[in-house]
Amino acid sequence: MPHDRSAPPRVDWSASAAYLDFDGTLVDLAPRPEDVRLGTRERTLLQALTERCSGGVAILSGRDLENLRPHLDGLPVILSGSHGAQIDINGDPTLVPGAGVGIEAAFNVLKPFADANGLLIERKAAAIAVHYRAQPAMADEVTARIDSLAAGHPGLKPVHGKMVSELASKEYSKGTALIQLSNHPRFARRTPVAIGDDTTDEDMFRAARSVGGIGIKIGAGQTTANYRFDTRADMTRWLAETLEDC
Ligand SMILES: O=P(O)(O)OC[C@H]1O[C@H](O[C@H]2O[C@H](CO)[C@@H](O)[C@H](O)[C@H]2O)[C@H](O)[C@@H](O)[C@@H]1O
Repeated sequence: MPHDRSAPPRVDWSASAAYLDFDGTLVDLAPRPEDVRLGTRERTLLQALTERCSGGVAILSGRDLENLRPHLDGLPVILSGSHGAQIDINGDPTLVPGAGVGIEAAFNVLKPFADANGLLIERKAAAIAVHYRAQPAMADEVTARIDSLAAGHPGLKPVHGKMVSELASKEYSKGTALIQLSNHPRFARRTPVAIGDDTTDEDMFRAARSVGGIGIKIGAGQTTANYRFDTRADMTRWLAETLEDC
C-alpha cells in the first residue's frame, strides 16, 4: 500500500475523546457477525482509555445496539448502533427520530431474496445488512438490489462495507452521531479522535475534522482521515503506547 498517510503522533487522551469503530477496529473480521469476540487486550485498553478520557469514549458501529452491547458488557463506554441512528447514553437507548422508516418494507423485499440465495441478512432497528462473505459471487447482485431499493425510498441510503451491502437511514451516520455526542458533557471540550477501518467510518472522520479533531484510518482504501495504520495490530500497539502502562 502506498504510504499516503503517516501513523498518528502520540495523543494526549486527558484532553481528547475517542470515537471508535467496532468490527475491523476493536475486533478482527470473522466469517459471520456472531463469530467476533473482544479480546482481553482490547478490553484492558478500552478500560484504561475510558479512565484516561474521563469517560469520553464512544463505540460507533454499524451493528444494531442490541447486538453490539453484549460485546462491550461491563465497559463504561457510550454506544451508537445502526450507523448513527441509535445512541445509548448511560443505558438509555434512543432511536434518532425518523430513523427506521422504510426498513420494514425493504426487509420484506430482501428477506426472500437472501433466503433464496443463501445470504445472511441482518435486520436492525434502523438498517438492514445483506452479507455476501459466504457467497462472494453474489456481490454485484446484492449491491445492485440495495442501490435500487435505496433509490426508490427518500429516507434510505445504500451503505457498502466489507462483504456487505446495507440500507440505512439517509439522515444519520457515524458523523451525525459524533457531532451529537461531542455536545454531551462527557465529550465536550475534548478533541475528537476517530478511528475506523471501513467506508462508513469516513463520515466520522469528516465530522471529527470539522470540529477540530483527527481521523485515523486502518488499512487500505481512499480516506479523508489524517493518519493511517496498515493493520489493526499496528493501531492496537500505538494505542497501548499512548496509554503507557497497559
Ligand atoms: O461499523 P462497524 O462496527 O465496523 O460494523 C460494520 C458491520 O460489521 C458487521 O459486519 C462485518 O463484520 C462481520 C464480522 O467480522 C463480517 O462477517 C462481515 O463480513 C462484515 O461486513 C456487522 O454484521 C454489520 O451489521 C455492521 O454494519
